[in-house]
Amino acid sequence: MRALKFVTGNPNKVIEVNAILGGLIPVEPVALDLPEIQGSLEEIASDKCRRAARIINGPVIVEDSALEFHAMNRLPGPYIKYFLESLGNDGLNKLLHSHDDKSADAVCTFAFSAGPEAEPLLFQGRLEGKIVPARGPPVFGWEPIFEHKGETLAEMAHDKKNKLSHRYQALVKFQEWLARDNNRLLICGQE
Ligand SMILES: O=c1[nH]c(=O)c2ncn([C@@H]3O[C@H](COP(=O)(O)OP(=O)(O)OP(=O)(O)O)[C@@H](O)[C@H]3O)c2[nH]1
Ligand SMILES: [Mg+2]
Repeated sequence: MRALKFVTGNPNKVIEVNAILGGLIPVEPVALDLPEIQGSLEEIASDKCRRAARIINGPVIVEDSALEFHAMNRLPGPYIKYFLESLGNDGLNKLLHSHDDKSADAVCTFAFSAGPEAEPLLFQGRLEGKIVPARGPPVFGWEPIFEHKGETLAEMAHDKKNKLSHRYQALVKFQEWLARDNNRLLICGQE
């Protein structure tokens, strides 16, 4: 079976995508940190996917993750990477000090393109939570400060995160699409 290329500069995403898809389709990471435009979650993921499809010249997936603070009109949103790099998890907490509403959504937008001429298809997942002082090992991004039902994602067992996360919910939709109309066969060929 042909592997589906996943263009990302983030090795943690590759680990989770493989764990969630569980071998349903083989995924081959391509380690490239693509430029990202400013815009909506959908515009950013679509543009990143078009760039990836031109480079790969064939079927490809990319993913863009956002962290939306409700009290801040959903910012930092898709710009969370730069906020995290500049402010750290402590600084992200401080952004909400003067707000009572600490609620936040983690959003994952996968984009699939069949090739350079094809328009990307989007699959989005969303996890509700709230921003709290950091708890748990700081392995992946903002996980220590994103609490979902009493546990931060950093405290949560990987198996559990991978069955409820924003990334999981997006990939459920992608798997549903793969199962329709022989799409998986078209992308990956015969077993
Ligand atoms: O704690 C986390 N749990 C997650 O589940 C998660 N998913 C993404 N992120 C972080 O959020 C930013 C997204 O930016 P992003 O989507 O542009 O990713 P990226 O630039 O690292 O890779 P890519 O764009 O090459 O795929 C980056 O700082 C990622 O590290 C996460 N942090
Ligand atoms: Mg990125």
